[in-house]
Amino acid sequence: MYSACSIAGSDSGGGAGIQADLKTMTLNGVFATSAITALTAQNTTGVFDIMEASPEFLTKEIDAIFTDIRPDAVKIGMVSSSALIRVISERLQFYHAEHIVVDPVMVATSGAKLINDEAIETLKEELLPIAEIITPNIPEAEILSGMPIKTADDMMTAAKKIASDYPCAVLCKGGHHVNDADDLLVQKDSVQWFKGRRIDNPNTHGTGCTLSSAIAANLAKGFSLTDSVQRAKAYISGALQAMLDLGQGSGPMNHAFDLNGEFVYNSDGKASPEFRCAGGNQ
Ligand SMILES: Nc1ncnc2c1ncn2[C@@H]1O[C@H](COP(=O)(O)OP(=O)(O)O)[C@@H](O)[C@H]1O
Ligand SMILES: Cc1ncc(COP(=O)(O)O)c(N)n1
Repeated sequence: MYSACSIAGSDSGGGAGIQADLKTMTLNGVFATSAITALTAQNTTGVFDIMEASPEFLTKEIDAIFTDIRPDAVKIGMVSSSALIRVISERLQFYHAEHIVVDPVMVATSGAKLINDEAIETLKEELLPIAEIITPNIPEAEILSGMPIKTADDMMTAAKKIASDYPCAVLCKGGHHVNDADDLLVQKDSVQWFKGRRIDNPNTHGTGCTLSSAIAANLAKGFSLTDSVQRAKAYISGALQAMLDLGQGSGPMNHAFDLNGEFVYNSDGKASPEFRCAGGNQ
């Protein structure tokens, strides 16, 4: 069976971070492992505290995973300090990790800062050069490109700038646009919009984590980057459409929705109806 690893923070509220990643990877048909960079005391209304893993401990987590169940793809989410970013970069290069998806998590939906200012520079220096794709939302793309983004044309200019500054593809997510939720993928030789109707659901906690984990899961299964983004976009749209209403703030998505078992696979990589997820919309 294919496997993907999430290197990210834990969200005690279950909507974002490691918890979203493990659900997404599982429902996209790969085995999920995780190296936790920080514990957050968090729910749908906010982040109340953060306890970082030590660089030594994170090293041991990554070593434990790579020396036993080698991931076919890696997703990196919240990493709050430069020291932890350096550990991740060094270990992933040591193991020649493939298909690295970087979600440059900076600020939570609830407004809490999840990365130190100086670590943003380290992320640019250490993680973007080893990523196959990075998935900034609009505020993150503004920081990485150094320009404001107000229109679809701005999105295009900023994503192209990031893609020319770093050797990775860039998926600029349009969730923060007021109109449609269209995402833009810029690769070295191509530019492609992934159109998404804006779903009227205020519960968007964990959308970025979910999208990047679904991309990693599909890369792990051998899909091309473009197909992986396409499948991940379908997954996130399904999970948002299947509306959950939990908690008092911006709640989590519903991963237990049914897309006819399309993304649940057995160990041969074949669709496996007996493992179909039949959560529906409740
Ligand atoms: N209301 C919505 N309707 C449809 N898709 C959405 C909605 N909000 C976010 N998305 C999608 O969810 C994914 C994550 O986007 P975004 O919310 O911008 O990221 P982040 O969680 O990092 O802020 C993108 O594919 C985006 O288009
Ligand atoms: C541990 C962790 N990782 C990532 C996010 C970002 O997710 P969102 O932007 O949906 O709040 C989060 N809130 N918590």
